[in-house]
Amino acid sequence: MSRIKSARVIITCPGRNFVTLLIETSDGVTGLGDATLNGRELAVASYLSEHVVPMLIGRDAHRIEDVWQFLYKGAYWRRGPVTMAAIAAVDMALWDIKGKVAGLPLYQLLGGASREGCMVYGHANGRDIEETIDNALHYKEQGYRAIRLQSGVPGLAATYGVSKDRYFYEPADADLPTESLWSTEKYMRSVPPLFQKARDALGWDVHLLHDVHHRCTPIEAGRLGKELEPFRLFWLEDATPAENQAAFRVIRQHTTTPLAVGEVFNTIWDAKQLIEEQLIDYIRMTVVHGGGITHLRRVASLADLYQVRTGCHGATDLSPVCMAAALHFGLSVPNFGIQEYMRHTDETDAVFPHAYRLADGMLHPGDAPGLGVTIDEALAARYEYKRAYLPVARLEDGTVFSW
Ligand SMILES: O=C(O)[C@@H](O)[C@@H](O)[C@H](O)[C@H](O)CO
Ligand SMILES: [Mg+2]
Repeated sequence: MSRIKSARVIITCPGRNFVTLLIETSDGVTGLGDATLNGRELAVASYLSEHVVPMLIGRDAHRIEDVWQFLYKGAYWRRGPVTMAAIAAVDMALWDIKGKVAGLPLYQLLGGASREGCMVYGHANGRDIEETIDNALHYKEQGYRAIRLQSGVPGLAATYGVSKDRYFYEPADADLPTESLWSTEKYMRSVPPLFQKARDALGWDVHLLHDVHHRCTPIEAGRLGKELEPFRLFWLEDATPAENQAAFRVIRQHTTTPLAVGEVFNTIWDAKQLIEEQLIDYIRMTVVHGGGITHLRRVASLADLYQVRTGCHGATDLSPVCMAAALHFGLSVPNFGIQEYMRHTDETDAVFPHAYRLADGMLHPGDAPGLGVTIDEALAARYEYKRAYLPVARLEDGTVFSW
């Protein structure tokens, strides 16, 4: 039997913060799990070191399902982003170990490849429509088959998704949250012209996506979806906050634009009604915030019954460890839809050398045993944790709003 000999948390900031769990077995096999929760990183780090690690020592490293159930049901306080990110990290690390022991890339243990690779979408952005389309053209030239478009809104100083750097987007940028002003009216006027011009410039052979970032009411989202129908979006993301899953019924009644939601969900319960009532087309939970590979497979199986496909979150705050896990998962599940891909900086890639690779607009996890990601601990130690918060949005009258 292979027992868990040690587990420890590694915190590093190669351009942005990452929390990683490293588990080692009595046979000397190591596994990695991503535990990064953007803006609240140290809460998960402490949950792991103080409360989870002591329970792991001595356990059979191969009993992944049992460990998952023990941590989930055994906590009594189920769900929540901190708990689920911690459980996910353990789960990922144990799958990594199982793959290494078997000598197989993880996707082989999950049933083998269901496709040649995972289609990704790139994040094109700019201060205005012209800049955004110019950026999107670069993605298209690089072979991307799908591009998400986010443009600055006339009359608003800042908005979600638009960065100073056109290829690297990093919203958690301040030691205390920056505050920005938001106007849904100005935003909604700006989106249809963006997609009209994008279709004119990019044609119809590339998938186009858009992220509303939880900023519309259901009826506003219904109208936006309807206005975007002529441009045949691949999806409209996070159209309204989804704590109330029934809110999506309103959007569905008004538009045939496909809907994606779930990057902030942490268990199957957050998505159950959305999936069962077929209120969405893509579920965006990813491995670190969705309870690990074990739990996310359950979500995908439920979704498959209702023709809902996966579209895992893949922003820069999901570490290369999570990206690798998401790719093994995506390559294997029958109902894969698309994978978000925001590139990490070179500093991050150097700390987390990885086997996944991009070709023809598709990512493949590679064939290294396990997840196919390692951590350069000496390099990681050179980058000290730096507190960084996501911004907070207010309406023009000062009311706190969804960011
Ligand atoms: O779809 C996305 O990529 C976003 O909504 C994220 O950039 C999100 O804002 C960050 O991951 C928050 O940590
Ligand atoms: Mg999003």
